[in-house]
Amino acid sequence: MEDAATGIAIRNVSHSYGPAGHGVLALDRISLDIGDCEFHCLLGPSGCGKSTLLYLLGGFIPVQSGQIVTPKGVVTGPGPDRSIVFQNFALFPWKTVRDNVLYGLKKAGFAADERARRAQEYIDLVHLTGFEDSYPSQLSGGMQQRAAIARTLAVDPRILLMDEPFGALDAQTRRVMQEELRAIWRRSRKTVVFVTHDVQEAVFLADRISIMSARPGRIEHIIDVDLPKDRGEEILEDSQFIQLSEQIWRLVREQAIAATRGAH
Ligand SMILES: Nc1ncnc2c1ncn2[C@@H]1O[C@H](COP(=O)(O)OP(=O)(O)OP(=O)(O)O)[C@@H](O)[C@H]1O
Repeated sequence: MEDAATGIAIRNVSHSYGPAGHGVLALDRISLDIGDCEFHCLLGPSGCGKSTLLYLLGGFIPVQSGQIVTPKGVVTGPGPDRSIVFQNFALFPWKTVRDNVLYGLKKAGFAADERARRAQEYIDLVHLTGFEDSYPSQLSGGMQQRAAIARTLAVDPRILLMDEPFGALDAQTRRVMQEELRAIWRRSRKTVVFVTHDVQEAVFLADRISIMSARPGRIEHIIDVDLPKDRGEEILEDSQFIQLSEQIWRLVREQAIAATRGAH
């Protein structure tokens, strides 16, 4: 097997929780290649192992069988090349926006003068200019998530892992954040793996979408999202967007029905 990949190479990865031999099989021989700078969404029924796969990519839980390879080599644990954004923002409530971003930079080993410059650059990028000295509790949910994204992007990870990052936001804010994320991704050119339950969100954001089966999670379908690279709200009315969303919705629904029937 190779010891470096251009994007992310997931090779025959299985994962069980609980005691060996008696545990719950969460992922079953997942193989998937994600291209460099690709925006890849993972969709699938609840409990199919989307978060597990993301945590394995991040190195937050050890790979039990199979192999995950990135440009930095075989994943054996967390690394500065891979960062994660969670649904619940994960900001320090006692630190200001600036200090939250600076914390990430300090932890990643950036020099002091570089830290201040980068913190401001990424606060500006997510449109939080003017809120540098605000505490998370003084910000709306969307602003908190933008601060969390700034903290994650500032350390310039090559791979950005996102676990339903907009799941806690209201529909309107969520829509704005999707547009902003896609625009930021277009500028910053990173490989993104994004977990969501929301078919429209996946089609709006992704270059490709993996649809997973009910547990134990397998990759059932990989769909190319052949839509313009620059996407704004108008794309929601595009017939190709609507058709693709419906097609994917049907495929996800099949898996969700299989999950409720315990067919796997
Ligand atoms: N720490 C754990 N111990 C035991 N079982 C776990 C643990 N974490 C997850 N599981 C089980 O593994 C399976 C996959 O969980 P995971 O959270 O990865 O799924 P998911 O697709 O992200 O779910 P959801 O869409 O509901 O967030 C689930 O059946 C879950 O109950």
